[in-house]
Amino acid sequence: MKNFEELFAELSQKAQERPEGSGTVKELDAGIHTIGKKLLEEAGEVWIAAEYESDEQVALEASQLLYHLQVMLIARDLTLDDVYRYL
Ligand SMILES: N=c1c2ncn([C@@H]3O[C@H](COP(=O)(O)OP(=O)(O)OP(=O)(O)O)[C@@H](O)[C@H]3O)c2ncn1[C@@H]1O[C@H](COP(=O)(O)O)[C@@H](O)[C@H]1O
Repeated sequence: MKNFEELFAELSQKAQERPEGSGTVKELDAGIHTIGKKLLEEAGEVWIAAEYESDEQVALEASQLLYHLQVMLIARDLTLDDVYRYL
């Protein structure tokens, strides 16, 4: 199991090292527009899961939303501290 900050560190490393077969590298290469669509799709899935599905499904969809949000931040060269300063 990993936490939010550990995932961000892992994804940042993938963005730098660009290992073969990484979905993160593929998504970064697809660009902001594609990442944005994925982000919205996952946000919708969290909403639908929260209305109609199990706690486990809500947690799963939330994890995917957080993942795509992190990919978007990395695509814009932002760090978690850039976000935390507004919390
Ligand atoms: N946590 C995630 C994660 N959450 C979501 N996703 C991606 O988001 C997709 C989930 O979206 P959907 O449910 O819509 O599934 P799908 O319809 O098959 O999505 P598409 O691939 O077709 O877009 C998955 O297929 C993954 O591509 C993730 N991809 C990677 N990670 C983690 O990120 C790290 C780096 O991964 P790689 O870059 O692939 O090595 C690893 O620790 C992974 O566990």
